[in-house]
Amino acid sequence: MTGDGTYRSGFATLVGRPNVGKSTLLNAVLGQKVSITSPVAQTTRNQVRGVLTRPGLQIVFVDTPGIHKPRTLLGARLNDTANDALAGVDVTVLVLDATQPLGRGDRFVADLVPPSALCVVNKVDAAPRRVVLDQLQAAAGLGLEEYFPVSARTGEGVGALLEAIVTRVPEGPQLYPDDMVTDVPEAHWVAELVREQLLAVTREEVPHSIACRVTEWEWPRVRCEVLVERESQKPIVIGRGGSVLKEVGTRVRAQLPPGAYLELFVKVDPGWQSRPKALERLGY
Ligand SMILES: Nc1nc2c(ncn2[C@@H]2O[C@H](COP(=O)(O)OP(=O)(O)OP(=O)(O)O)[C@@H](O)[C@H]2O)c(=O)[nH]1
Repeated sequence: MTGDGTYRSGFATLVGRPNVGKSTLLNAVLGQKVSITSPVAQTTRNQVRGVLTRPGLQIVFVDTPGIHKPRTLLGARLNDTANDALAGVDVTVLVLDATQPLGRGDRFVADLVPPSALCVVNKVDAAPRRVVLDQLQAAAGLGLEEYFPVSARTGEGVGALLEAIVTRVPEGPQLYPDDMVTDVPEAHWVAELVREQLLAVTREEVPHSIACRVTEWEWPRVRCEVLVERESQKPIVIGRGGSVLKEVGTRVRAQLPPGAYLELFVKVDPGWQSRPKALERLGY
């Protein structure tokens, strides 16, 4: 709980043209390294990229497809997609690159973000101070709410940015368990694979209400939990002598890069279904 006893939670997103350093910045904000190991099927509208949990506060960082790739769609349709992707996001952070002049790609993305967005001028370690100042000044012309010179690489300015994000998170319930550390889109992909194979191996015996989540990702070791609602569902998921889990593990590993070590655990968690309610508005 925060000082006044309320819990706060919300969604934040980093947007910007390719290569400005969004992934690096997200790693810096979350304070942990993301290992990119395999391509991800973007199946959800807003992909969770990371969850930051602090006492009394949770920020879910989501990716917003449709915002970063100006070249594939045109006009109103793109704006619809982008607006859709940003709906329900509490904090939008526009990321610019200090080493590149503000260009068409940046303006394109800037036009899509709400005026309440925060603006980051990233890579300040790689640009002379004068250039950084020019860039901040050019960025000020975008009419956004606050501006932050940041180096995602060295960590400079990341704390100030994070605090600004934190103050914008509204009151809300905890959305993920404390131990959900995943900040890897791949983790969601793996969890989805596990769920898919569980349904395949048990041949629909398992109710679709089952959930899978990756709780540890230290590549090549991945720990994935299978959440069931009732104790009676556990044996179905585990199988005789662990046969179901074993088969699921084999099938999932076959789809992962070589060397993956997958640990599967089954847990009874009657409450899990009520928690993601707040996620529904983001299309899960
Ligand atoms: N010098 C410096 N380089 C940075 C910084 N942040 C990111 N980079 C570099 O910029 C390049 C792009 O970084 P990413 O984090 O992959 O950028 P991105 O915006 O996520 O890129 P896309 O995934 O293509 O949209 C990488 O080579 C990073 O190492 C920074 O603060 N300083």
